[in-house]
Amino acid sequence: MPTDQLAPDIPPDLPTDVLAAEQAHLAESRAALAAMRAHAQSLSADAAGDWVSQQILQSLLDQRVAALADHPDTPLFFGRLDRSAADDLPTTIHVGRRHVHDGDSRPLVIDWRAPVSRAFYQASPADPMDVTLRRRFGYHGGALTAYEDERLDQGTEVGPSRILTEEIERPRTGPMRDIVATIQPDQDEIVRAALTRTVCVQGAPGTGKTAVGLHRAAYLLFTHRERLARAGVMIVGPNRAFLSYISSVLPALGEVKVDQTTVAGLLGDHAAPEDPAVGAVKGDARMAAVLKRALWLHIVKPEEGLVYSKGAYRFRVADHEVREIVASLRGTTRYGPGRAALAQRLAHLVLVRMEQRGESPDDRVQDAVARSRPVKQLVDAVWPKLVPEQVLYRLLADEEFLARAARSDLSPEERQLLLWRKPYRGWKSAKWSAADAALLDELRDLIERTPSLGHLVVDETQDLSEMQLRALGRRCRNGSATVLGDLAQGTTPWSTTSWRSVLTHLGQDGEVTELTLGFRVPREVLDYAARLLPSIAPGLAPPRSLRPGAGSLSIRPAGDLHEAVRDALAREGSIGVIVPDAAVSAVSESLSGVAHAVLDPDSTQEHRLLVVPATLAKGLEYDHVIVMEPADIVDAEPRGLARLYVVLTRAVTSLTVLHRKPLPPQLAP
Ligand SMILES: Nc1ncnc2c1ncn2[C@@H]1O[C@H](COP(=O)(O)OP(=O)(O)OP(=O)(O)O)[C@@H](O)[C@H]1O
Repeated sequence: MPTDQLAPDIPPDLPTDVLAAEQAHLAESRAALAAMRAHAQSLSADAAGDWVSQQILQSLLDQRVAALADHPDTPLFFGRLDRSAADDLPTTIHVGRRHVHDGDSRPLVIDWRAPVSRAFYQASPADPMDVTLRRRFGYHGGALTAYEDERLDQGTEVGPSRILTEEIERPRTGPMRDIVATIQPDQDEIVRAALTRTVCVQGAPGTGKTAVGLHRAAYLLFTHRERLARAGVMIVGPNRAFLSYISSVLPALGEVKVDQTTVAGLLGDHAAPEDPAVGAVKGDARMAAVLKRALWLHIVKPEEGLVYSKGAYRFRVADHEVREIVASLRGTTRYGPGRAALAQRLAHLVLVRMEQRGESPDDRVQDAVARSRPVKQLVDAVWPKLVPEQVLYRLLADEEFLARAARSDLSPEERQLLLWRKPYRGWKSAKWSAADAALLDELRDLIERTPSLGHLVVDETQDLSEMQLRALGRRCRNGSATVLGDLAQGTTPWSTTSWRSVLTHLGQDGEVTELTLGFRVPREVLDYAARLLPSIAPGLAPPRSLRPGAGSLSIRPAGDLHEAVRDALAREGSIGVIVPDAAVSAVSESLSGVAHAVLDPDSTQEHRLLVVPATLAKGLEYDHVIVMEPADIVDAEPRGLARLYVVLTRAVTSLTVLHRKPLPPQLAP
């Protein structure tokens, strides 16, 4: 399509008043979006035949109207490409969060996820991808106030984008925002990876892993709308405070139907306290074989046959025949369907006996026999109905049973660790730990198949146990995954040291890629935190930061919290006072004269000044971070140094470290 048809007010040879022309295009696009919304509102669900169809159609129409909302603070487009490609696509396109077209179906804004928009993120002077000009727009409030051009056809490298720099430098307030306007080429490669590919991203703090995972979900939903609407896409994050922090990114990109949850939300919110050493054994993938044996050990060798009475007749199935059926089903089906199959196979033999006697029973008779009392009794005795809790209870309470199920997979010491010191009275009153939740999920899947989603995005994956990875893996076994994490930020006793092994336990044949450029943490702060790396993840290269941030680090021995808070409040942006978990209430009390909130797992962190327990800081960021007493953060848990690394890398603008105790040697001056 020629340029003048696409945007008559922007001739291809830039007008003198470029800004005014682009502002006019924005106004035209806004009006067109309003018309699209008005049209959607005018559609009626009455056309649908029955009441139920009307309700469904109405809800679809409502969704469509909501998706067409124009948020005045969110720019409708943020970029423009002038193209020289000899294809049938427009030569000038404006790239934005969604498609907008006018009454004649002329595209005014093209979705950032459309294939033609790819060049906006990927084109460079070395490979212009048929783009002659790339323009980035700057906004203030909702108004288009600036633009920046790169002539890609002239083969010269351009300097850093001021608009990108401003976006990265902007103070953080409230929840995480989307990054569609400034996705970087290496991030874009991951975002646009094919649905069939599982991608595993290792990235230092602030390299945009979370942002990339969310944008990949949005991209896949756009590109495979129907398939994924059916199969589903899910985001799994470390805790609810984190989910709340990321919760508005996908809706801002028009994607409202993505489940965002935690591993606990997915597997069951069990949290009985447990010794980490016990949790580590329970999280080990060797438990899978133990659980499988434990379940199948419940099948009892049939000693008796079946007698089915009908009128004056008795139909018999001999004990050896029952044994043969059980043996043939064992190991070839899941436990639950195996029970149903046993009933059907027994009923079938009864039917054969009926036929031998000259009857001609049909399928309905077979079903009735399968449901009859003698068949049910036999099946219950031989192949008992079980729930996961029953099996796990027996395993953790019964030493002899555990030994039979574990065989040589677990050492005697490991078996001792697994057994409850004080067993519960029964499986219904048992209190389960977080590690048990993954074991119960494994058993559930051995009994009935877990349905698979179309795509799973897993954040902070380095913290998951092998058994938790297996649980997530079965939820994407017919789909793919985006696996995000940082080996240096592993804080659980079972944190992984290898992405290959993560992919193996997830059951995905994926590729590992790395993001290396940090967008959050100022260089000075990142270099300081990276002094911990040789101790916590020796194989990893030190991270690099895009942000110089001179003067961003302040280490204050015997420094005063009130003074640090006062300094931070005098500046723009959010403030996180990150403290050892045990000190949260004391610190909050000592700040009683200053308006603040304490971050808890369920909070929406709306307050500008937050006291943050160290164990909840993962994945979050604040403009100004004040870290209190690093030595206590390190001492509080086995992987305390990694926790400290996480905590020190939450700052966007400034990091102040207050300490009375000596700093860990790696951080000593
Ligand atoms: N291309 C980009 N343009 C602008 N901002 C970006 C870009 N990539 C990332 N950011 C910003 O950098 C910050 C860090 O991103 P994000 O939280 O996704 O990093 P992460 O790798 O998940 O960090 P961590 O491992 O510490 O949790 C966020 O504020 C995000 O919006």
